[in-house]
Amino acid sequence: MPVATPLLKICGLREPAQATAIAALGADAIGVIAVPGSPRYVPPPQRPGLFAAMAAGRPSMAAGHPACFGVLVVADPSDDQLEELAAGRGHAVLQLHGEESVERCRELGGRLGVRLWKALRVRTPADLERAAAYAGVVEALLLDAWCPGQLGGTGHRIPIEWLEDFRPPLPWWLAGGVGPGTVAELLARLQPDGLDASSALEESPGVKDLARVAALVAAVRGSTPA
Ligand SMILES: O=C(O)c1ccccc1NCC(=O)[C@H](O)[C@H](O)COP(=O)(O)O
Repeated sequence: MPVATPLLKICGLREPAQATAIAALGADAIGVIAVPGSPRYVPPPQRPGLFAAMAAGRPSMAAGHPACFGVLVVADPSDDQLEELAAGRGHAVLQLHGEESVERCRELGGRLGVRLWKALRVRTPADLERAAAYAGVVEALLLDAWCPGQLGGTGHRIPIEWLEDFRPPLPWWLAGGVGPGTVAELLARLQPDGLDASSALEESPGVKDLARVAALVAAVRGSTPA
């Protein structure tokens, strides 16, 4: 059976011009970090502009691709933050990157009206056993490498052999050290529904090297960069 091409999310953007360019290059999604303390943090007033710039880069079905969509990344949001995370602010998906339980995800889904992804930071193979409980509660899982003292954007990879038999009952995205240099091996051995890349594409935190983004898009699509 032919293996489907995974979707591609480029995460940690801070500049509207980069959001436009990266959507135009063919990314399926962009991620904006709403976690204070991250060097890629974007404050609430700037987020809608980033998502609008993304939409300008690839309007619906341009070049035969569906529109690029926006993902807002949060970690353990408190109830008084929920207004700025709800639908209508330009993001289609809220990525929960903290310690959100299945119950908290269910509650947030009911209150926010946005699509939810749950990130699981994988420290040992046993962490993968937590995945199935989120089926029917969130739209997808995003697996990221565990790293002490940092929630994401670390460049650390989950050992590939831990994932070779991973078949969760919901779509899953692979994050952690994804870049043009690693993607061929990943896709030869794993079949994620999506790939997420950030620091391997950066000149500095939040600033992507567009040539590296283009090389990754081409590697994922199995072609050469335009
Ligand atoms: O990227 C961050 O700075 C970040 C900070 C706090 C929580 C999550 C964060 N990133 C989430 C992502 O989805 C990243 O793309 C993911 O961790 C992969 O990063 P990398 O290993 O650098 O490709």
